[in-house]
Amino acid sequence: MNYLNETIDSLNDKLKSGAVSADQLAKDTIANIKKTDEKINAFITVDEDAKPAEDLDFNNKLAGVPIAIKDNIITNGLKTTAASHILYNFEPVYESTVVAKLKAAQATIIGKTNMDEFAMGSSTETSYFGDTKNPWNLNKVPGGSSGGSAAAVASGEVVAALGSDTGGSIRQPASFNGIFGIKPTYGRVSRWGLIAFASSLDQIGVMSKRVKDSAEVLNVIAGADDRDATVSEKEVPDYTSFLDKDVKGLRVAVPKEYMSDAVEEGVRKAVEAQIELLRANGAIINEVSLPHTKYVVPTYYIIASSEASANLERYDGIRYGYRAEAKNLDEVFLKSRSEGFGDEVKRRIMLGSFALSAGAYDKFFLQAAKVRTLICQDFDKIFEDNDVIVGPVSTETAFDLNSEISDQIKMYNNDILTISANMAGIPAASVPAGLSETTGMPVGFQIMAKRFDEGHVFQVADFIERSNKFYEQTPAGLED
Ligand SMILES: NC(=O)C[C@H](N)C(=O)O
Repeated sequence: MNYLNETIDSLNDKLKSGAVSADQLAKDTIANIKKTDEKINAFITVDEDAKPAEDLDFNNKLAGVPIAIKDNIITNGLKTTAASHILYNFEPVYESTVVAKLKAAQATIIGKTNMDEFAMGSSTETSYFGDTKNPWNLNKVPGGSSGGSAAAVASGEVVAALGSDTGGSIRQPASFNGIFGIKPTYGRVSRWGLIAFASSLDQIGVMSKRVKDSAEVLNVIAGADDRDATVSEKEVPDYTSFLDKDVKGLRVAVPKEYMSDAVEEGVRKAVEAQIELLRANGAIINEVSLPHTKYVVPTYYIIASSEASANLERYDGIRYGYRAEAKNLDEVFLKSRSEGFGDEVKRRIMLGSFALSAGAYDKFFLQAAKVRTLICQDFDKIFEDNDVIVGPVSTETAFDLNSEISDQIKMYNNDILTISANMAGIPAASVPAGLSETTGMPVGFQIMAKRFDEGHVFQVADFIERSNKFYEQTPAGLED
């Protein structure tokens, strides 16, 4: 079964009418993943025994629908590695809240997708389990860190997948693969069972080819959870109620810093075309400024690495995961961590430990925390007179495999347009804007809104999807 021309609604119809059984759907999905993954390596683990829930109730839109999960989200009894050697054999004995909610809605969990190790990266090239390839061009990266989820959706292996986004990890791969991806408001979706990278920034979200599919999955996974005190008790609206609307009178802010010369021409043109589309349909376009944009990359990498250095202390070779051969206890810690973590993870642990150390704390961590407040204030100010902020997701389209991974500064700078939404905790999405005239690869259009205003994000994304119909295009890299 390939999902390129399916939606959750079309699958629900087929299952309801008996045109296909949920058992058969799971089997066909696994067979297709195995075939497609020979080319793209989107999955770390496929659950060969995946079975639909019993007594399916097709009033649940997700009943019997196979869904893929990023491999940093805990799945009870199904290997969860965060794409790291240090967790290469880790089989959790509990369930993450999002997966428990998907199972309660009777979705079939089909497997775990590839990613950058512990979500640290923007190309899925830091995975211990090999690179994922971009279905639009197999010589290009799928982006990251949720590159496996994005490639799985873009190639039609699944209709929807969960990802996580700390500094752009859902939106950037969604943009590189020509699909939709949404990072909800910080506190909208429980992080219980998400393997922590930077706890004040991490958020679980959804990736799918079509906007409505993500709205339907978010309906299921959002909402309060006793196990995560950072999740809001706010009622979860029906996100599909924001679809099929026009954009007349909508106040749309375009930050001038997001349309600078640093943005590749093909990306800028595709993004400008969507802005013109909104204008032509009655939206009010306002040029605005996010003056602290030039500080977001260093601020993010100090905060995220500091939190990571503390969160990753738990991997000690004793309790779970990889344990190196050693002569004494000190050596167990030292060798397990040295051999278990990859270079990028070690780099961030060292950077973060330094930023938190006695002599450096005030100058780095504290300073970064203060700048973060200024970044948040930039957004609050714009949202006083605007409903959404739009612009590109990334300064470029998917780049060649092995072309940027050894240049950390370049890799980090690539995140400049996505990181701020995490620092401000606001919802943000990427919706396809077409193919770049210069590279022929997909371009993503970013939409951000106030905290807990996913509604406006869905409204604009759905409007753009209906207008440019990018979903009619199929990824060229998979043709034989
Ligand atoms: N995790 C993310 O959201 C991706 C970001 N590029 C990082 O490496 O931190």
